Amino acid sequence: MGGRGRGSRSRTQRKHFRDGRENVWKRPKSDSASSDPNSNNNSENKTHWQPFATQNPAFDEYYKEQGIVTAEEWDTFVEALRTPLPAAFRINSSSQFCEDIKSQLENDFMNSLKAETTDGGEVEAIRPLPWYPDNLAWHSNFSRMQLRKNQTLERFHEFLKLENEIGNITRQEAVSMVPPLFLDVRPDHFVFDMCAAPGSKTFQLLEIIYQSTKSGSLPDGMVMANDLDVQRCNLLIHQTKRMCTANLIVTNNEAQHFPGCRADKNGSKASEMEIEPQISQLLFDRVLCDVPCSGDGTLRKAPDMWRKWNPGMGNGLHSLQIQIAMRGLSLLKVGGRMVYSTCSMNPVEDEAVVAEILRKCGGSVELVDVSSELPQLVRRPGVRKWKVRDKDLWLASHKDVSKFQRYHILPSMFPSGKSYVAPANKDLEHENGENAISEDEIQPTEDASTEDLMEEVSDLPLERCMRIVPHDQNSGAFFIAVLQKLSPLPAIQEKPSKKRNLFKKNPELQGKLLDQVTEDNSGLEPDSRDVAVEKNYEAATEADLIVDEPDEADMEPDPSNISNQDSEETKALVNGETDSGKAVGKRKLQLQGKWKGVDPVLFFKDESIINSIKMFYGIDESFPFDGHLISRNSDKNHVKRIYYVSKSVKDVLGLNFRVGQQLKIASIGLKMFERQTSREGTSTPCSFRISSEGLPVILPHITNQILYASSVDFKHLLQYKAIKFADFVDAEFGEKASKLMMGCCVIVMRDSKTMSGPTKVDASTIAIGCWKGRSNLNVMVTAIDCQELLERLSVRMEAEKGPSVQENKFNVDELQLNGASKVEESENTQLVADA
Ligand SMILES: C[S@@+](CC[C@H](N)C(=O)[O-])C[C@H]1O[C@@H](n2cnc3c(N)ncnc32)[C@H](O)[C@@H]1O
Repeated sequence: MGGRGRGSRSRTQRKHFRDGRENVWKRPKSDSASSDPNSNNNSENKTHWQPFATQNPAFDEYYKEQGIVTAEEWDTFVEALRTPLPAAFRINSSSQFCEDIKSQLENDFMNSLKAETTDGGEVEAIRPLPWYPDNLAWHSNFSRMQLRKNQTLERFHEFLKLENEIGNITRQEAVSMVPPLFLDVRPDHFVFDMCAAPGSKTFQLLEIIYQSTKSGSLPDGMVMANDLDVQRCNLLIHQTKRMCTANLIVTNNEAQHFPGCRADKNGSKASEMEIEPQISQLLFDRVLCDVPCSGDGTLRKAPDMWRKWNPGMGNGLHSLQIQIAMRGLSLLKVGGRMVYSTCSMNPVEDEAVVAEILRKCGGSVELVDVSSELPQLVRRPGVRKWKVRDKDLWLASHKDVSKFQRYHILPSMFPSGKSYVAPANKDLEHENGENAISEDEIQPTEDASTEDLMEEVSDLPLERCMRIVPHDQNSGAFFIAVLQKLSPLPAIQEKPSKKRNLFKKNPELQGKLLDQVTEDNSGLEPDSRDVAVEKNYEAATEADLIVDEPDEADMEPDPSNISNQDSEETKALVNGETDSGKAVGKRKLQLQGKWKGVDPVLFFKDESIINSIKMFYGIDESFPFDGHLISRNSDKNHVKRIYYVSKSVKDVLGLNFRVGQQLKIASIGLKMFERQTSREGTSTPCSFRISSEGLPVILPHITNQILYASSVDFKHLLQYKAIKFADFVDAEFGEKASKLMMGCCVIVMRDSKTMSGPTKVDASTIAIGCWKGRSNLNVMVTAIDCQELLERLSVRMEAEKGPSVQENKFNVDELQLNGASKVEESENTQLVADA
């Protein structure tokens, strides 16, 4: 099994993936130097930008044969692939500025960018994507390069950058927005995003979960976003932080081995948990299976791929893609939907994978016909016939595969999925000579010969799959299949000889697998035969995979890969995980080592701190704290951040404790409170301030330390960051501010609705966290957030154009007259910097 271990394969995949995503329409320096054998002047080469060669004969030969586009449209197809991809972006529907941004695009940028339209036969410079609901997604007629280089586009580019950073928009390839739309997600759904980094689809899923949720309340559903790659997981955390959500868990597990998390009814409660878990098994209503792939659908964005592309890339990922998809289906509730997607056009990674999972699931999973959904999205039906290429050979059927190719060219890669194992080759399959041909393997009547190339056609309804090609709507390429689980999955065919063979060499592994199977069955409902079958299936799947990948050493994470977030807490805790109960002791012992170096996830229960927070901010009892607060540090004297989780996330976490912390949690919940570290901070009655991310959630429940400022004073605060009490335009506000308790406070902007005193906080409420010092108020919001708020407020005022605008309009002179500009260096510079 050397070289096929878990670690080596994962590392190769990661490298391949990273390589595959490198940027873009610029040739690397080393490349340009080496491409010119006559050149001995490196510096000269560095100054000359050269576009990538956008052709690859192997690519042409492969795709001409696959028939995903007709011979007549071939030239248009490749021409589109050679043209840089226009930028697209999505407005965050749960942002409080969603409508403002939409209107800015429609009324300002659509007009001001008109003169810039020439490329790709497009009429408008920017336009909403017709198939995306509510004009929330936009196509721009400019590539990323044009946006960066073109002076006249500077304002638009700055707008995109700022709003993207804040989280009001997400820059995302148009076709990549499609899979979540076909998932039919509702706000109460538990959604699993199996391969989620860098997280643009996770963000989209969260937006959908939040749709129609009232401000100040949290949706009932949640998203579990997972990725194997630690660095990419950090990107995912960074991306989704912009969403400020308490309904997200980010995990760092292998998707194909993702834990089933079934609570054992008889097991004692984990010591960490006095909280009874509300769910006993982790199953999802929706699964997004956006698997690692060769990525040739992104050629327009990553033209370096022209040079790298070869058919082996897709062949090499096929097996993993099936394993991940099967795991996704086993974690899907009966009645639930899973979307399988790739950004590859290759049928071996697309239709062949879908066909194989349909065969494995034997009627328990249906490929859904979604042709009536999103009718304005131009797509093509999936193909039912294709060929497999191995190096220089075309293979139409597994019959054509020589015995030397059988390790990497699998029956499932072909349209029929049939295996033809000639008796002479059996010993190749199983060294010990045991007969291990599974039931679906068919003995050929005669040996396959090259003249015998019979074109195979799948008998499955693969035309229900969708392929988006670049020249249909000036986009990238994508493949999408929608699957519905109709009943529990059938038991998988085991491969006893293979396992027995391995067990002979490794008896410990056999013990482990048996433990695994026993454990997987121990939580079964005694009267549920179907569920038992499903669990056998799942256990077998895991077992198969372990047999395939026994490299246990690689299960230890590399300490250098520890997430940056909370790293100081991590270091203190590497050896201090809390125990979660004897009932799961054995498994726990095995698993503990796995998550070494990852911050523990603990329910935060320090009553004295919780009470001080409640008292200081006057948080009413309607806001649930119990079981919703999390820390990543078991030493309660050193907890720096307290995170808030929704009820759904709390339930999953409760279950995870009960099953011995099988989930490797990289990030969870919303940062709600942060410990004050400055000198002044430690002298306040409450040592925790409210973080900007957490403020919108807790805002409706705060009754102390909250003041309403006029829009003029509010904007002055954003502009100057610190204002003396005496310098506020509204002297009464300054007086009230001076009477607040020292420490964190919340300033809400009064608008026409809140002019006459506090009213109910709603989605339109604008508020910021401040620090009440000895003589002034200091803003505790990052510079970029201040900039964004000022920008939004001024755009709003421009749009309103009423008499009140003049009255409220931000006026620096007025501020200077009032002396605010002379505010001395903040007493709490450190606090502001912390924020
Ligand atoms: C196509 S990308 C996902 C893109 C993502 N869904 C998005 O929209 O931003 C595939 C991801 O799978 C991850 N990956 C590769 N092998 C994996 C595995 N065995 N388990 C989980 N994730 C894996 C890669 O790190 C990569 O981030």
